[in-house]
Amino acid sequence: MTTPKIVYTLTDEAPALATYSLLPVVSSFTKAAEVEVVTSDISLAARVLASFPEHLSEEQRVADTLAELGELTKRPEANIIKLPNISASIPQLKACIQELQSQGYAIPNYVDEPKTDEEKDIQARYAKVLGSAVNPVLRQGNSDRRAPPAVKAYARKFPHSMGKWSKASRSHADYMREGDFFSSEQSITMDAAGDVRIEFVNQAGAVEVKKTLALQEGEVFDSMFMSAKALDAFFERTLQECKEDGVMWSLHVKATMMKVSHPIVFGHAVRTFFKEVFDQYGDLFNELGVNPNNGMASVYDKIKTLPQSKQDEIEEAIHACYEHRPEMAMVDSVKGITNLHIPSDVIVDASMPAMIRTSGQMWGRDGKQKDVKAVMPESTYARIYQEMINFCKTNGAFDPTTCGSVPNVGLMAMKAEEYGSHDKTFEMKEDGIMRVVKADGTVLMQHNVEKGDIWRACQTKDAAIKDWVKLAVNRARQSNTTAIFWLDAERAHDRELRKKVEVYLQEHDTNGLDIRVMGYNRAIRTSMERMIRGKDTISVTGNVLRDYLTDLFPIMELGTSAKMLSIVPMLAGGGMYETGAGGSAPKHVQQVLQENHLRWDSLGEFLAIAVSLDELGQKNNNARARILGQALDQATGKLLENNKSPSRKVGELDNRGSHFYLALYWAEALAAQTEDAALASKLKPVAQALQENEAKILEELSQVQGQPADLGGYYHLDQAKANQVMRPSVTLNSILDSLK
Ligand SMILES: NC(=O)C1=CN([C@@H]2O[C@H](COP(=O)(O)OP(=O)(O)OC[C@H]3O[C@@H](n4cnc5c(N)ncnc54)[C@H](OP(=O)(O)O)[C@@H]3O)[C@@H](O)[C@H]2O)C=CC1
Ligand SMILES: O=C(O)CCC(=O)C(=O)O
Ligand SMILES: [Mg+2]
Repeated sequence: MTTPKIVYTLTDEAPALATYSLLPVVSSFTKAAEVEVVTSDISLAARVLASFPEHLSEEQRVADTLAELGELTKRPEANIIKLPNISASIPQLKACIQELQSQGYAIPNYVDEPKTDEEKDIQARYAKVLGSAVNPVLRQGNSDRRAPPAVKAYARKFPHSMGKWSKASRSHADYMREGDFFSSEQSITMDAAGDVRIEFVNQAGAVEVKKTLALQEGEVFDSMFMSAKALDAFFERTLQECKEDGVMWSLHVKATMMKVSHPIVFGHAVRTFFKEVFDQYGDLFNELGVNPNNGMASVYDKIKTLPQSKQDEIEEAIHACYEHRPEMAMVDSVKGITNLHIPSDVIVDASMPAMIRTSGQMWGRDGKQKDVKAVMPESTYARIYQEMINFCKTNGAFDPTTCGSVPNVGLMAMKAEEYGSHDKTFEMKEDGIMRVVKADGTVLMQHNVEKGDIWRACQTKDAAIKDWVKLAVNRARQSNTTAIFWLDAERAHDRELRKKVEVYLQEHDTNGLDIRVMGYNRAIRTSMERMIRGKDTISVTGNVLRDYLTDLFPIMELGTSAKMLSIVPMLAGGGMYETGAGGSAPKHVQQVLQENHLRWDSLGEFLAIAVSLDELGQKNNNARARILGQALDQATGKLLENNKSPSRKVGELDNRGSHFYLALYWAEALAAQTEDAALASKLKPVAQALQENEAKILEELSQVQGQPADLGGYYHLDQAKANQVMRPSVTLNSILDSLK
């Protein structure tokens, strides 16, 4: 048998930077307890490099670590700590490729419109790296995300700021009333395993098989489409209304995770907002290869090859659009980056809670906060945000010092629901019928579609649903908390799930538990009403709501979803411990580059490592691993109590300083425990050295702040430079080295 290991992932942006500082601490402590921690680089850059071995020299080649990790998830010994990673949009992927090329990696350019077989091969390889490409591979289980009691206590003691809500606020969510996925959704449950074909029948009756799938018994299969005409009309209506009412316009989609359908939706918004520009220059843009799905950045990028006078003319036409359109929310008002610049800048799960936390406002062109229409075409989920907005208008902002918690149990395993639909999503090239047909020719579902419509199918496996119900019952029991299944009787898919939930709940002892099933609006209202009375309510939801709610509620309760404990108990018996429930915080990297201050809070990592150690200890009868995990939890508690989390401002304690305190408190807790005397005596001198050198270490850490930092790259950092930046205290480094 191989030695049990913890796999620690290396990712991108702020969490990757934080790892340069945190991992040496973790490795020193785990080494002292003979627990092995290995790393696995699944960063965007590493995944790009792994896709083109034949373009690289022997030394430059990297293994396909994501595929290896994916294999590991299918084994019971899997113990993976997964940090957030970039889910790249095409503009980000292109930037990463360019950076790697500039560093001497001869990888091919991204091909927008592949023609030759070679180009098609290149595009297919990049398509595997694009968007949310890591999480679906690794998440071989359902999701359990919650705020541990120590974190909740911290939020009560040191509440984050919450923008006040005015009853007169004009902010609201707006969504399609017809023609969207919600209105057309159809769903079936397979009574026996069998093949189905997804077919397109054109108006002449010719049948094209788009895809064949082998479905399992009990699998839920959905199909739905969004009408392109209805989408354009919807965008136009929202723009007109904003113009008339003087409310700012903003768009919130998830182009990263819904990597096929949402960039298309985003493209429609770009084309509608800048209608005159696309009407006038459409042919030229086609020639240049402008793709509105990549945002206005694509226009600015592609017109660079034109003579200056033509560029000026186009830019003037763009400006003319701004004149007659409503004000648009800005991503960066100083640099003039709008909501429609790049599809990955505004991601709905993070952007909507940020808006609600900020009095329901976003930033305008003048850098001032303003009321806003939050446009979210898919009505299925947009309505929950409208409920919360209404709730805040009536009851005021949530109060972190008194409010209860809404943890989540999410149906995520086996690429459940919409987040697994990318290979079954099609943009229609002509009018006709999309249908799902059984091998024997029976038509299971069908839709009349028009050119440009977006049609998609989703799969949800019975095994995943069964495990999700079990997890919900277990969580309700363990935490003695009311649980609500968010299943909407109006939705075809949810009606299928409701039937299964009723059956599977019978398989568990639910005696004494409060488990309810509700539609989304009632579920969120009930949860919020309980929340303001200090009561906790587990939300048991599908995959998209899992994603949305695990940013939405934590951001109200804790100020950020980075403080969540995020566990994926895998179907095969292993465990993945995600760190936080949010992303990779690109803004934080900008701050490091400008003033060498990293405000990334690694609390999610601390929580994940403790659970991972505990799990490793339990499974392998390794008492030391458990002691390490328990001591780490104590250290984290003390860190919160003493408020040693990173501050947002340069010159104050940052991520590196916070890691110093973690090391100090962890060493103290290990030195003080009595279960393992040898471990205690090993850590005693370390605790002492860290205590004695506190001032010196803090000084060494703060000295470097205030100047720009050089990391040698953005996507692919220079190891030596990043180490230099993230480990500036020689005193701390040498104390940690003494443990090895
Ligand atoms: N699990 C995963 O792999 C996930 C990956 N992503 C990916 O991350 C990238 C960025 O996504 P985005 O939607 O901007 O969301 P982020 O969560 O990265 O950023 C939103 C904001 O959250 C705050 N934040 C997040 N994490 C922390 C932390 N540890 N400490 C302090 N503050 C934190 C920051 O707010 P402030 O500036 O106010 O301090 C940040 O600007 C995308 O590529 C996205 O696809 C997104 C979600 C999950
Ligand atoms: O995979 C991604 O792109 C983001 C994942 C995410 O937002 C989440 O699971 O909360
Ligand atoms: Mg999310």
